[in-house]
Amino acid sequence: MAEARLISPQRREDDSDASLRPLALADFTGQEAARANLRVFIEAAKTRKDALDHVLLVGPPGLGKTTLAQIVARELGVNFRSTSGPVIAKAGDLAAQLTNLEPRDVLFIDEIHRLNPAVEEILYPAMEDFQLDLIIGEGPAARSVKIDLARFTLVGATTRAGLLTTPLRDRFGIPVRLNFYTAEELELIVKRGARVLGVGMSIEGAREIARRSRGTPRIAGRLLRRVRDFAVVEDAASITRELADRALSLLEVDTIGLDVMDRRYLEMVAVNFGGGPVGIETIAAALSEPRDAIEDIIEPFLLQQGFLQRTPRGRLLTPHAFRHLGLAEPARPVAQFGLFEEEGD
Ligand SMILES: Nc1ncnc2c1ncn2[C@@H]1O[C@H](COP(=O)(O)OP(=O)(O)OP(=O)(O)O)[C@@H](O)[C@H]1O
Ligand SMILES: [Mg+2]
Repeated sequence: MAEARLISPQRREDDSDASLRPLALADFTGQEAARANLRVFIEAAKTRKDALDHVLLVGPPGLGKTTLAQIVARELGVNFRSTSGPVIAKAGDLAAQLTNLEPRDVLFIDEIHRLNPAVEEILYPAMEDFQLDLIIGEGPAARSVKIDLARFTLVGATTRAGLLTTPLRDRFGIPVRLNFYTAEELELIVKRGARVLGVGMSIEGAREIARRSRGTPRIAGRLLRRVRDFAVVEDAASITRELADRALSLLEVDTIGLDVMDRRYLEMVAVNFGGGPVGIETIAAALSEPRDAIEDIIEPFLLQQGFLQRTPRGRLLTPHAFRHLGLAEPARPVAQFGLFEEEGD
């Protein structure tokens, strides 16, 4: 599904994330708390001439986890090695990566919640004592060998910290949570992107694109490229609000950045389930989408925007959601709202 969504926060083939990617902490817009923290810890590690403590980056797709991991390595002045949870099939694959690291290098493991348990086992002593415990051979002849590793920094990224095992999560000294960006921050990102792409951009044009980017820099970059294509075809000197609006409406991005999938979700809960509460499994079945994708990609933004609440009895649409959909709200007891944060299923 998400592959086809123009506004999906997930990476797509034609994204060329690299060209718009900031390279230094100073060019990374937003995420003040995360940046301030990282700056201090990076400085301290450099002063001590020691490896930075392990960093766990948590947040929805497209908010800058990979970008920040690369920036950390660059600011530390060390090598950046990168892999991802599902790619590391055997303990030996990870062992090979680890033994190749030089002192203070950054090893980035994307989607770290998808590591296979046998691989995760060998990560524990590697993170804690910079040692590999390998079992060589089988049966009575099996013996364990210890291999010393360089003191390195593991940077893990995940869309959902809740899917990490506790022992793994506990081994990260620097947990960093990324939040959706404000419209002002996205506006700065769009302006910077326009400069990088060499396209004229009015303040109102940047604001319009920012407002419709679903709080997500990756989407801002993607919308910017599409709007630029319109500007090129129309031979416009600069992207005005009117041009941005016209381009984005054709792309079925609504005025607050919701896309087709978001609206399908909201309309389904509103119409088929009277606004809820309805369990996540039921929603997943009704949309024919995997539960994970709904929880990782669609819901975080709807929750953050106040369209949705999670209650012990399931997902519940707020009056705000009904207003945005232009639907009448069913009569419901007010007490359903705001009592609990999480649902049980
Ligand atoms: N703070 C920022 N300022 C400017 N551009 C940003 C910022 N954060 C992210 N971007 C841009 O957004 C795009 C996506 O960022 P990135 O690949 O780092 O996201 P991610 O969190 O790793 O996503 P995923 O979970 O899908 O791996 C990149 O093109 C990057 O340049
Ligand atoms: Mg990434």
